[in-house]
Amino acid sequence: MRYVSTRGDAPALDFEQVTLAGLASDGGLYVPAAWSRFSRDEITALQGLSYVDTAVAVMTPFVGDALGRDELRDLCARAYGRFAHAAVTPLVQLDHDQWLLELFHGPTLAFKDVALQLVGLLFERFLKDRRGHLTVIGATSGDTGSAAIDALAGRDGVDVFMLHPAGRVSEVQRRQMTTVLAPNIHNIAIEGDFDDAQALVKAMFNDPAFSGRFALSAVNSINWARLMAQVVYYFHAAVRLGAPERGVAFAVPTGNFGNVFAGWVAARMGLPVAKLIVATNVNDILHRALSAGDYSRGAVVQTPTPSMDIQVSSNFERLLFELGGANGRASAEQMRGFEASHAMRLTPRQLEGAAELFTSCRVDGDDMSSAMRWANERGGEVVDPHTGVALAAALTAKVDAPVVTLATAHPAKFRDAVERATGTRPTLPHRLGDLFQREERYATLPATFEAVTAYIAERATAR
Ligand SMILES: Cc1ncc(COP(=O)(O)O)c(C=O)c1O
Ligand SMILES: N[C@@H](CCOP(=O)(O)O)C(=O)O
Repeated sequence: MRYVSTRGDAPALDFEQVTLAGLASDGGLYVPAAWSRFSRDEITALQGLSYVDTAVAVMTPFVGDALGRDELRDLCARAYGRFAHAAVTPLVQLDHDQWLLELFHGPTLAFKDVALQLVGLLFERFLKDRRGHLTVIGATSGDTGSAAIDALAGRDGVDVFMLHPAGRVSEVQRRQMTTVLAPNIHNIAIEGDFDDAQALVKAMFNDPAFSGRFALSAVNSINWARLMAQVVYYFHAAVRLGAPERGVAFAVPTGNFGNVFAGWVAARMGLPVAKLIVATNVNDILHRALSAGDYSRGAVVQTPTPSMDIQVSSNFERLLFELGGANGRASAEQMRGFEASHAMRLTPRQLEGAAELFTSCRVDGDDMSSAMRWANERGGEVVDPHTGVALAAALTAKVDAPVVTLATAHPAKFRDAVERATGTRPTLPHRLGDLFQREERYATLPATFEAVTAYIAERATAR
């Protein structure tokens, strides 16, 4: 399998290279040069498989010959063996046609573990052959950071520099990152918002002087391997609900567009996805883009769903590329225009193409809280606010299929917001019980390229 950049000017890479590279050298994102398609029989054959076996079947076409099937299976078994639920991603029925897909049973209590536990093992495996060293730089609004840190803490040959927006993540999220004191983990609170952090990460990749000194890699969903691992749970959930005989819709709490783009990939591979419901909070750039073609950046507003307080959704570029034609030029020009002016319009072809699968919904705090209470009244289900945003969208969507809401975080990660909305204060799982007693370590820096690169350069291992 070869991977090409959405901007068309970077070399095509294989799976190992694309996993280690993260972002393309022309500023674009890597996507498969061609999509594998599963036949109905192949989808039927997934029924009854364990999560690990489903993962192997779904990911094999993307991994190609970078790993043998047994080796891939072994890595998946190790990654998903760390989950606290035997089903890895259990489905819970809320109502006749409403389901929750619980993606938060991994070590750091958010859906990011599903991909990052595997990505950590892939880094280790690919670095072993090369005897190389990686400098991972990431931006987080709270969950990617803790998942990446858990997956990479103490691993040989990898340093992690994780940027989070100071004061804009929940206390549990911050402590999950900053109490990991392994020498290869470096937490940086930047004085800005998540978009500033993400822009700094991309600027570091795009700066030849900096990226030439260090072997940079990414753990955000700009890294293809992250998305690939997230495609698996769409298949696993849909076949449990009757695919391929019946279609299934998914409601996805959306920020960086990675999770829902993984759903698009599943559909592109042949899974009968009835609809992908993109649920945003009031930071609604994606809702405006999908409903009116207006992809223009506003100021980031702080909400009870901090992980979705994002106005620049990295993976939207992948969708524009796929909808805009095979030569990549449409999306490359659009993205460069957006980077310069912070605004762009979707072409009519992109808007119509997106509408075939996507619908979108902007959910405010009141609707989120009502949806959280609704779930609570259904068998006492306590959902986190991000899940509440998606559930609110699911409850109003007009689709003729079961709707699966992706439950992206454990409610205890956002216990103040959950308590405000539902009156119930969730408790942290036992293994995190002493989180508030642990020592924290992090640096606080201005959100400038100079300050952040100087800090990293002093601590990172040069090529
Ligand atoms: C709990 C939670 N829900 C939803 C999202 C949004 O997902 P995505 O950025 O893949 O759109 C995030 C952040 O990525 C998150 O941490
Ligand atoms: N909500 C995310 C933001 C980064 O998203 P990613 O999926 O691109 O890593 C977070 O929790 O950090």
